[in-house]
Amino acid sequence: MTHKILMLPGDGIGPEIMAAATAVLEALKSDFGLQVEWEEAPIGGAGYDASGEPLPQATLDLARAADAVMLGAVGGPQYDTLPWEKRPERGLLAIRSELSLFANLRPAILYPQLASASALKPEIVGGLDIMILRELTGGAYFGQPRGIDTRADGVRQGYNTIIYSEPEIERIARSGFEIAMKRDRRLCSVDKANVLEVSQLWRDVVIEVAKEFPQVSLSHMYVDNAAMQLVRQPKQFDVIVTENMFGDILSDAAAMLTGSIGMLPSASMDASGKGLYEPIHGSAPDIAGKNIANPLATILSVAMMLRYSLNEAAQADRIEAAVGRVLDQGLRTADIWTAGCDKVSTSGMGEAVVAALAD
Ligand SMILES: NC(=O)c1ccc[n+]([C@@H]2O[C@H](COP(=O)([O-])OP(=O)(O)OC[C@H]3O[C@@H](n4cnc5c(N)ncnc54)[C@H](O)[C@@H]3O)[C@@H](O)[C@H]2O)c1
Ligand SMILES: CC(C)[C@H](C(=O)O)[C@@H](O)C(=O)O
Ligand SMILES: [Mg+2]
Repeated sequence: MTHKILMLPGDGIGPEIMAAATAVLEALKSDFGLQVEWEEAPIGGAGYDASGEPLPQATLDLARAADAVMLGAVGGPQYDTLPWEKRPERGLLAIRSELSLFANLRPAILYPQLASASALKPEIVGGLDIMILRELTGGAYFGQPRGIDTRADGVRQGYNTIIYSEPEIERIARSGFEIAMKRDRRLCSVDKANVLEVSQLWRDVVIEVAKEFPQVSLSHMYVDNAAMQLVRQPKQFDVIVTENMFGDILSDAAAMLTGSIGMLPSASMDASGKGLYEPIHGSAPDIAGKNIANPLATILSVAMMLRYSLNEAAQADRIEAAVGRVLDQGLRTADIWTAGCDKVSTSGMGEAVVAALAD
């Protein structure tokens, strides 16, 4: 069966990193027997430019029809003054919500070759392999009411609502335990239950779900401590499960343990295993158009797509091994470059991974 993929390059560095990822898919198709076809559609600022909407209806229809979706990144300063509903980021949130992609897997793995690029000392971070599981379709990102209005006394106020229902917490908690069962069987649920009622409910529900998984050792941590522990002793974690906004913030912090935010892929999954795959970073307007962005997070997201949605584990292994080989060769984009290595461009890194597929 031929896999149908929808490619959404988006904005800023999105098209550059997606070109590198597409080159890898092309090579798997032409040289390694992967049966795959893809088409491209606009989202984010590109969607707005093309159709006046950050998530054009045609893009959503194609996403629903595809077996999996790959996304580059959305956003950019030229769109920051648009009305709220037209902003690029709304397009990304809308596709996550429309496709019910509630489980966002963000693995933070330190490649041994990048030990000197990590923000932490090798003796603390060496061998790091943690999974941050971020709830992706609830919390403050989607809660109502939200808005900016003017009080009776003329003062403007802004507000958002963090809201989680029991079933929403239950399903992400269950995913967390299931993932932990396939790993080191340690799950840390991160919340702010000392301050937020929604977090107390989160904790209560996670404790309930834990009864189904007696082999998993469950711990709880407040998010402020978790941020500190991530940079103090990150290997104490195996799987972290947390709500939408905490997961957003903790995963960017975890990225620096691996050398760069340009190294972290992600999978956003629905209940049936369908997914949208994207690097965790944004559109990086400061380096867009320069051919210097790191495409490895996007290329590793292709590997996650092959493994999780397309049942092509051997092809995923092939990509991950190729990434290891280019790092062995000393090739580095600017963000992970250290003395003694060879600096390569975005497209140069993509070509190197393609060449290394064959090894
Ligand atoms: N999933 C997404 O599409 C996504 C995620 C985060 C931010 N954004 C959007 O992106 C825009 C910029 O946001 P930001 O600056 O806060 O975050 P960002 O992740 O785009 O960039 C943060 C920093 O990391 C660097 N960086 C990011 N990706 C890189 C890569 N692949 N290689 C090398 N360096 C990289 C950037 O140059 C920048 O210095 C905003 O419009 C924001 O809303 C989108
Ligand atoms: C762009 C933004 C909506 C998005 C988020 O906050 O989820 C991004 O930061 C991410 O991590 O994918
Ligand atoms: Mg983010």
